[in-house]
Amino acid sequence: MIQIKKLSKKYKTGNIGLHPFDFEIEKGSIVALTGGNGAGKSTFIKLLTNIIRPTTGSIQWGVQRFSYMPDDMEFPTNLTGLEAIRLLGALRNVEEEKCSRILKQVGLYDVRNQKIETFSKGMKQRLCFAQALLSNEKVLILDEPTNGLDPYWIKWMKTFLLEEKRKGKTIIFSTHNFSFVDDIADELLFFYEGHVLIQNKVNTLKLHSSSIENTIVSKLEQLMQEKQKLNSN
Ligand SMILES: Nc1ncnc2c1ncn2[C@@H]1O[C@H](COP(=O)(O)OP(=O)(O)OP(=O)(O)O)[C@@H](O)[C@H]1O
Repeated sequence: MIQIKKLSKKYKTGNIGLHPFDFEIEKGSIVALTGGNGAGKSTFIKLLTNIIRPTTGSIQWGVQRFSYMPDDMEFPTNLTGLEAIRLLGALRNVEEEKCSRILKQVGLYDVRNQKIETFSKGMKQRLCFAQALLSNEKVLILDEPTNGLDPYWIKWMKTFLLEEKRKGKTIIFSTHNFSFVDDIADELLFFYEGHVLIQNKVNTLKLHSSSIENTIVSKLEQLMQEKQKLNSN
């Protein structure tokens, strides 16, 4: 279990990334982080992955290590897909055979000798997912993993992540893709201007609405109307 207590982040610029909140992530669950642009999802992921330090609060890990897929990974573009994965694999003591197996899983083995600069956005995204799979940790943290993926690879990723959950992994991901949340997440956090406004089981949310997307969109509409009212007063 990962316990989050009074966690908040105020950036040096004065921007609030996150207001204090508490949360418990159950071992073996899939947690979806949702919310509009600038809502606080990446801030939360950067706090979880220790890229930035919290202003208040703490994250207590039952386990120490995680695999991480950032949303803005820059690969050296003059390397081929295979060279990049082998290089990252070598840094993590991963055998070359496993690097090739992972490239096969993400559908990049046939283009392994192509330079990354020739890769499409979806291919780069799958390469980024591949590097996260190199270190087979019990917690998988993914920042917008479906960005740029076509429907085939989105479906593939759903199946893959459900299989990882079945093996006992805990998965935390941010997304703007609600079918992804609907189909695989157990728990949902909804961020708005740095506040966590919804923190609930996906099945419970589904009882009250036809879809998760409808729940979130009506919440956002309500918030926008309240904001407009405040601004006009
Ligand atoms: N390095 C930074 N310095 C200052 N403010 C920041 C920094 N990073 C994020 N913020 C601010 O923190 C708030 C939350 O941003 P964050 O990147 O966490 O949002 P997000 O939910 O991931 O958005 P998106 O869906 O657009 O990726 C925003 O107001 C943003 O401007």
